[in-house]
Amino acid sequence: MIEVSNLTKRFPRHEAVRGITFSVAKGEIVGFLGPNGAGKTTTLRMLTGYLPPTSGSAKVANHDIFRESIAARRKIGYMPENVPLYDDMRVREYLRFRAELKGLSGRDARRRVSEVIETCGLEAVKKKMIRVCSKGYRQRVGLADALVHQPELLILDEPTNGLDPNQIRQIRELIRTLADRHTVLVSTHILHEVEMTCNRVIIIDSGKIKAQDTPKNLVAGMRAAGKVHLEVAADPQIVTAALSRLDNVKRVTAEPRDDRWTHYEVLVDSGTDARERISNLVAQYAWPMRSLFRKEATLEDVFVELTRRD
Ligand SMILES: Nc1ncnc2c1ncn2[C@@H]1O[C@H](COP(=O)(O)OP(=O)(O)OP(=O)(O)O)[C@@H](O)[C@H]1O
Repeated sequence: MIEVSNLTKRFPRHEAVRGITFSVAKGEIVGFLGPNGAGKTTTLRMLTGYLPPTSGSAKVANHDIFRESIAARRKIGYMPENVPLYDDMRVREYLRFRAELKGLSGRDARRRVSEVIETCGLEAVKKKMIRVCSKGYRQRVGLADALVHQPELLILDEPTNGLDPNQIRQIRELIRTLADRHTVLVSTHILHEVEMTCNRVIIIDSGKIKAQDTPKNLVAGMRAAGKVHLEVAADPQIVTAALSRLDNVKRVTAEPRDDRWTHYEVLVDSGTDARERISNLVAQYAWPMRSLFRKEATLEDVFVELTRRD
């Protein structure tokens, strides 16, 4: 559905996207992740034909997005980062206007507008002025707009940006239901969401692709995968030194807790479980301990590992 090859965008003073190559198959939901300024929006704007690339190529549904721009754009529903809406139009009127701009007319336009109003849960606000709609509803209007011409591919740039947790959940559910019938490329900062909705993840940083795989494989392939957490009441310096000497322990971080307790985060090599050795160590010194558990690495750990600057 999407084929990107060696795509580059150079602005006068900055190379925002540096020769990226990736593809998205029909029916996939792919999360496009990266820190602020990584080049996500620039890439999505090139894919949707709003920004010409400096070099490289991109195809959507086998149409070159630059040479056959109109044919390619017909296949795409794009929801930009800050959905530009006409505040002085009513929701239904706006969607009707957008449908007509996208080539629908008469009965077809009316039918599709009614359908997307239903799909996106806009029934309650369809006659309201966009100006008075909450941020959550405005995002849904943006999504309804992206869907109105029944595109095969949905490209969503931070669709949950600025929403409260309830609204985030609602939009997430909506995207999940859309995925039954569409291929989706979605950029977001909310990694937990990606783990729940996406089959595959592309991580971009400083304009380059750092990783692309399923969330599960990315987490499994992390160098330092596991973390063990424990709370012990003893001299933190002694405890830290003793923990650090154990096999497979990469790093120990201590943080004071209430009263005499200290919380330790122990980073261990991937595929190892240090809990038994830690518990033996604690028993050997007879340190009081009130918790010991292992936390599996998450996509957030992978993201931080691949994109941190320190
Ligand atoms: N029109 C432009 N002219 C010059 N530089 C630009 C332009 N658009 C983007 N940039 C720069 O390109 C880099 C990538 O920006 P982009 O908006 O693609 O990042 P992003 O990954 O979408 O970030 P965010 O998560 O903050 O939205 C940034 O350093 C940005 O300042």
